[in-house]
Amino acid sequence: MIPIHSVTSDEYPHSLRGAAILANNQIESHENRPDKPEEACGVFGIYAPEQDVAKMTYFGLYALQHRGQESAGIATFEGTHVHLHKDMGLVSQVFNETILEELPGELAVGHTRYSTTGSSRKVNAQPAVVETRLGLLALAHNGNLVNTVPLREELLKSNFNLVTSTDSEMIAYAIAQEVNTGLDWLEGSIRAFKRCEGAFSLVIGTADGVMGVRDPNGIRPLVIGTLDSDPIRYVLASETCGLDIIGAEYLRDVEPGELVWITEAGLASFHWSPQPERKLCIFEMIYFARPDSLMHNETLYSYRMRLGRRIAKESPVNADIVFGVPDSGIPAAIGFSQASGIPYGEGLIKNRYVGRTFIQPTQTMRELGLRMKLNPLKDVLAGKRVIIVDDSIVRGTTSRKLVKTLRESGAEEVHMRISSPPVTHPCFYGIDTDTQDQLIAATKSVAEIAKQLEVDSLAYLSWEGMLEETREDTNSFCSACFTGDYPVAIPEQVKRSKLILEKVVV
Ligand SMILES: O=P(O)(O)OC[C@H]1O[C@H](OP(=O)(O)OP(=O)(O)O)[C@H](O)[C@@H]1O
Ligand SMILES: NC(=O)CC[C@H](N)C(=O)O
Ligand code: SF4
Ligand SMILES: [Mg+2]
Repeated sequence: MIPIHSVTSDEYPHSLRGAAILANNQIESHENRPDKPEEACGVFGIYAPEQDVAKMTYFGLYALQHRGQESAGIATFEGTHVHLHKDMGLVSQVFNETILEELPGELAVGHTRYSTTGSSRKVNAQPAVVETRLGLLALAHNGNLVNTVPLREELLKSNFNLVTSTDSEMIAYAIAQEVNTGLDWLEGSIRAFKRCEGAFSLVIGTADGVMGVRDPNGIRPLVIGTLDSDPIRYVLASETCGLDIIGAEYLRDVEPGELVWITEAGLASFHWSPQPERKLCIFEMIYFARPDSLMHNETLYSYRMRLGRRIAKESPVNADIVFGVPDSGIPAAIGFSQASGIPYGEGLIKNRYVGRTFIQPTQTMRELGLRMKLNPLKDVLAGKRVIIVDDSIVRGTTSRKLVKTLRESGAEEVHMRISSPPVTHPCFYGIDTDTQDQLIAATKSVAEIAKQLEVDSLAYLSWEGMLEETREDTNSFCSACFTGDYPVAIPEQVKRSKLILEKVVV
């Protein structure tokens, strides 16, 4: 038995996420789902024996907090010994000085998680730690697999103890299954990744080194950074903001279908997928990732400003002031103002102590949450024709409440501009935008939505505009939640958990 020391007393987590398949192969119900696009998870990894790897990981996770606020965890490897601490809550609530001091090691793996099913339990926190022939591995996953049913069956054949399990844990067990046949870490892991379908950006710790992996479509991001050290040490993070916070320099992205293996010898790269095809989640660029993170060598702030400029040209309107819905609508609102010449102002003040996903699942809590989060500047709004810009409308709760608030504050006209197209389809790849029946644009036309929101005008950015403004190959993105064109096929059983299979108005 290889020693594992857990600061918490949890055994390895067990539960399925997203399009979750329970032990009896039933799709897990999604009650208690918040009405927001929930953030994907954040992953972090570091190999740096000379550094306090637990503290570095703590800071990395701190910067990635916007990607998951349900639970957080860090696993460090001290030789073959694993130290693990994970719990429910924000990174700052889960860790303190004392706990971090109890996590020594040469390398570390960290995770921040937002659950996508009803169960929100400590045992589901990551990293997932699994024992193999070669020792323990600790796995942190961002994304969702879509082939959990067959994968689970294959794993059960090897007598793995899958009572209930996250898809993330299934990847860890698949690696164990392959390694246990006599393969080494790399061969075994690659064999396991080839059995996984869907979205997976992974950071995996072993006693020998840290792996960074992306699925063949690179749906979720993962970047590599270097520390200013001799020898050069490498860091992995979901976004570049996770590198900035520890002073690491952005080197490059882990490529779709690539595995990087970071050890004492440095960084080695393996392209394990025969047919990688880049399909980065466009929603990461529009909303999920932090605006100060780099994608395609520019900040997302710049991209989002361009989206605002584009919609100002596509759907102009006269008004006295333009402002964004804090936080994510602000860069596009600035872009809108620049392109239209309409002054940019602030019409809403955000309580900075209320997080992104503070808003709760019940309607009462949602409304309270919104009131706590955003407060109107009445004297700025009174008698004005206002343009309000947001990055997206998902269920429409934010917009509905805001328009009402703006009218009550004396706004004379309210025009809404959205810097992405209507969200008509659910996501199966690790961002829980909701079931299709809850998506306002899945069942209503833009005119009907405008009427329901009680705005004087409403316009969404065109799909072409959203993609062209990336200044990248427009085929290199997943935009399935706007089109229903899923880059990785969704099995029928999983589809039924979220899609209205009858015709919907789009
Ligand atoms: O139509 P809805 O279902 O209301 O969802 C859309 C809203 O949710 C997100 O904001 P959120 O408050 O989560 O985060 P932010 O502070 O980063 O904008 C997004 O930016 C929209 O404002
Ligand atoms: N949103 C995510 O990336 C989720 C990761 C993983 N599928 C889990 O539920 O734990
Ligand atoms: S369906 Fe939408 S949210 Fe999901 S990966 Fe594709 S673009 Fe992103
Ligand atoms: Mg918002």
